[in-house]
Amino acid sequence: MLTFPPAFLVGHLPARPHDPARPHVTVTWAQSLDAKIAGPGGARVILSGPESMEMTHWLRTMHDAILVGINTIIMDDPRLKIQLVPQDDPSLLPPQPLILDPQLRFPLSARILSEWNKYRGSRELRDDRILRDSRDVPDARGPAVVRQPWIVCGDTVPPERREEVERAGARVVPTQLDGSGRISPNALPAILSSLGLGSVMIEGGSRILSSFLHAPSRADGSPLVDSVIVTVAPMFIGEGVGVVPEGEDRGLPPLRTIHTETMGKDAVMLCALR
Ligand SMILES: NC(=O)C1=CN([C@@H]2O[C@H](COP(=O)(O)OP(=O)(O)OC[C@H]3O[C@@H](n4cnc5c(N)ncnc54)[C@H](OP(=O)(O)O)[C@@H]3O)[C@@H](O)[C@H]2O)C=CC1
Ligand SMILES: Nc1nc(O)c(N)c(N[C@@H]2O[C@H](COP(=O)(O)O)[C@@H](O)[C@H]2O)n1
Repeated sequence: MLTFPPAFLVGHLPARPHDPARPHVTVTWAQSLDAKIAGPGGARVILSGPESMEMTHWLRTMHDAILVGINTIIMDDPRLKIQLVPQDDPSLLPPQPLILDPQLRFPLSARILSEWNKYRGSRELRDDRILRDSRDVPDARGPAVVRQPWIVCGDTVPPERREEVERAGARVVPTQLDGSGRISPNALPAILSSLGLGSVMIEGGSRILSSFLHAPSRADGSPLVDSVIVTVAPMFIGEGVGVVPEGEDRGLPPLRTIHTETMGKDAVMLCALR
């Protein structure tokens, strides 16, 4: 177990607090040697060993928000928590989960929502008894042990469906969709700024990685994606889900390697867009 954030992350990612006026965008994933991120039919595969998985949890604490596409919620049912970093350090906060879900297909049975509701319920109990976890102090995003899932959807989603999801405990953030019915990657910085979030770690899946990696530069000419962090596991998956969907591997941006770290069996590469 690492007892400090990996030095290469501390040295190469901007120190917090990040500036919500220009949110830092990190794109990250774990892949096999044959560039797959999941198995046949999208089945989840444990690619990262214990050391690089712990690094991923450190990375989560180093960002204000963590973002996944709706298919990842449906297929993986992730928790997106930080249970692998020391739990007694009040400065290590979990990121705000953000889900890109144009049609608001979010399943109300999602683990990320039931964990939030369970935590919210227990917190109300603890408030009554004036007993708190050392990290259970609200910041602008809410209490800091488990955070409410925030779902970014199209502003065309019927109000009844939005209300249903909010009644179930999530926060719904309606926004304008692009011509393909998606949330435009280039709209994300403004969405983050409006939510007071200064940085985001984008974890996948394949369609989300592809659209952010292919995205045009920001209005100021700088790349939309500031950092790319890839865990490469020494295994082959064969049939499965690629880092980007089939046919979308043209026009990916050139990358500049900043650092490669060996973590247990895995190689972790930190890159920037040239
Ligand atoms: N190894 C790893 O590091 C990781 C692996 N995964 C794997 O990835 C797989 C899921 O990937 P995938 O099926 O591609 O789904 P995604 O998780 O990438 O979700 C894609 C969906 O997100 C919505 N969306 C909103 N905005 C955009 C946008 N700008 N670009 C693209 N999509 C957008 C769309 O929903 P709609 O269709 O409703 O419009 C789209 O279909 C799973 O098998 C999971 O295991 C996931 C994360 C990390
Ligand atoms: N870093 C990393 N290594 C792997 O081997 C993985 N399969 C993933 N997947 C991502 O992590 C999410 C699961 O997170 P929780 O453990 O539930 O917190 C999964 O949905 C993918 O986004 N990542």
